[in-house]
Amino acid sequence: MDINSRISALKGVGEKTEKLFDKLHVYTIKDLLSLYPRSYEIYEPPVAIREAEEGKTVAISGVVFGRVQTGGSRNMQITTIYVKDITGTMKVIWFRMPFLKNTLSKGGTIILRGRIVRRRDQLLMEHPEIFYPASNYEKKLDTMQPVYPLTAGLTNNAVGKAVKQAFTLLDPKWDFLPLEICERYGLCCYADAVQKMHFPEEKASFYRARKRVVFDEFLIFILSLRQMKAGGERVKNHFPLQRRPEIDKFIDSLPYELTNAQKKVWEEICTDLEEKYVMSRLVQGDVGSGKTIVAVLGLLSAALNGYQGALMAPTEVLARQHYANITKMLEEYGFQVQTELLTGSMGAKEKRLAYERIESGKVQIIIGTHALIQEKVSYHRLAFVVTDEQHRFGVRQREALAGKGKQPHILVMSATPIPRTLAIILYGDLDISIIDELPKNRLPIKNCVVDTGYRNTAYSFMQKQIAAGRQCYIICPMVEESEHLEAENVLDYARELESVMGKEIQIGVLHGRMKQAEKDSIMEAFSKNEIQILVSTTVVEVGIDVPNATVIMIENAERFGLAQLHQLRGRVGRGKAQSYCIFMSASKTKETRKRLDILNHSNDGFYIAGEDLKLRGPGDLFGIRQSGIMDFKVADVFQDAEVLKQASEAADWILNTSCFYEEPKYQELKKLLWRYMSETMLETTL
Ligand SMILES: Nc1ncnc2c1ncn2[C@@H]1O[C@H](COP(=O)(O)OP(=O)(O)OP(=O)(O)O)[C@@H](O)[C@H]1O
Repeated sequence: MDINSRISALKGVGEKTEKLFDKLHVYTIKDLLSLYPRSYEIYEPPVAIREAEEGKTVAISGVVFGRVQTGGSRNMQITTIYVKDITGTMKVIWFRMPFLKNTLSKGGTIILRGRIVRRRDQLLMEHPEIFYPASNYEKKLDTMQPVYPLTAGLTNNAVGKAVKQAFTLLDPKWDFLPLEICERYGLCCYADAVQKMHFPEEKASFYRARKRVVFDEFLIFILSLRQMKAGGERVKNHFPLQRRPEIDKFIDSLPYELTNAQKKVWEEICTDLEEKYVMSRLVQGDVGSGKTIVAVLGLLSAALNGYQGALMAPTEVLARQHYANITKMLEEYGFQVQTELLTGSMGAKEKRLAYERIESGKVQIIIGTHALIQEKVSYHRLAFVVTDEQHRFGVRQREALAGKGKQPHILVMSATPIPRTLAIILYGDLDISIIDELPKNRLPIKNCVVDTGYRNTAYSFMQKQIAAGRQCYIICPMVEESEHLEAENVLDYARELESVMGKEIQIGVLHGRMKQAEKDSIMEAFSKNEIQILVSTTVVEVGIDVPNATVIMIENAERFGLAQLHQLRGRVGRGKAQSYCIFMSASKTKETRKRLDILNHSNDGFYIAGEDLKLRGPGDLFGIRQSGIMDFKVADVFQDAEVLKQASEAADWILNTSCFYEEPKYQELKKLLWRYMSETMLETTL
């Protein structure tokens, strides 16, 4: 048995557990070793009850005061106690654990560790871990316990045990980075990093381990980008697309004038398309800056030159929106260009017909989701490819779509505000264009941060906006009620809202669990103003464009990341009318206030990303990735910007100062790199 053996080689991992690990994409012992914790439980000394802050997970030490109460319904028994120390009393509840009554009734000091939440304006501790006698807590004090990503049936304990077994197979001397690189960048060795990522002794050792893992992730990614660039050299432009006078006329006919930034970016694209080499370009622009029209011009250019263009959107809702808007726009202008939609939820027959039209070249502009890169699709003459919101797709999918044609031109759209220096490293294979200006007719969105007491005022405000012909979004974090989370849910919310708003106002509901056809009809009705208020989860987060919507109210705003709130807010302020964003939050914690304040005072994505980073600081690095860009497992592009720069420098150093292909010291690194590349490139051959 070694680290390449199947996970079932470990003691205690039978067929059933192996299947559960499969679900987490853990097949070998090596995979298990890189199943890093999602976060860590840090067992800090108990705090005084008076100091226990909302939203934090803390330990408190005290005695049970009064009787242990059990109540609730049969399905949902609730055990309640009050714990007292010299500073105050805290209500504590557990769900479905009536058997706790015995332990809790014994008397003496008890330590409880759990999350402090606010319910009906009262702070309480929910579902804590119990340490009785209190001396049991000492064993855990100041340790960091891993919290693994799990699947139903697999416990945190089971994963931890398996990981500990796997450690015994780890050769402490094996490393794929030569010592000189570790020394140069202050990195610990591989085996140490793996062990401390799973079971850090204290914060400092965790930081060291994490830095190494982040460095590795970036290094391999950057090396693979450089290899792709070097291996492919610059690809010849098989589809030189001429500038067509019809496109200039089309631009002149648009209901608005392109901004200077849009004109500049379009000019850069036109120049690329005529060049000797194929285009690979990233267009970066804040929410609502008008990236779509630039993509449409590119698709049109391919079609008018006798080729095909394809646009791949990250969600079905968005693909359908783009399809409807683009088709309408082209028809209204009178272009003889045929469009096609291709998404996963289409029926087999519908798909087959679409495939035929795509293959025969009857359609020139194809819009869809991942379905565009399915095996069965063959294109007639695919010359231009747009992928929307790059961070939703890895390099792999982008390449897969590109692989469908004879190296078509590629345009990647992104609303993620990455500073240019980092973008150059991360999108090393792409040239970068930036739309750094919003359309002139826009009024800045007016923001406010309010508590739930303001809700009725907000509703009246919405009614006034609707009376003036406008529409509104209300965003809730959840689809339906959950016993563990007190947060607004779309279904109950919409029901209650109906009684407040009256029959005149149509309310629609949108969430990820709905069937595609239902989602489509709701989105269509909203875009036609047949629905005035859309109560939705974050499914509307990216790209949805209904310029007539002028109000967005985000319930439980504290539950969302700043970048996500900024994207959500971007659903309004897309037309001429004044728009408003209401951040609703019952949370009174200082952190929430500070975070929401950043959004309250700025509508600028770059500024928000920067401030967010300052606020978070190193304390937030416990395995939680904030930005989710580009599918790194542990690394976070924003937080780990410095390590990213170091890895980029190291990649240059490795490739330039030595003979990477021949030197034995890079043997292991090369193996890893080829494996990574073959995995990420797998779909290219589809
Ligand atoms: N120059 C312009 N002047 C006025 N309106 C414009 C201009 N360019 C685009 N628009 C309009 O602005 C709205 C937002 O544009 P678009 O959907 O392209 O934004 P985006 O950059 O893709 O944003 P997101 O990242 O949110 O998807 C659309 O309704 C579009 O028609």
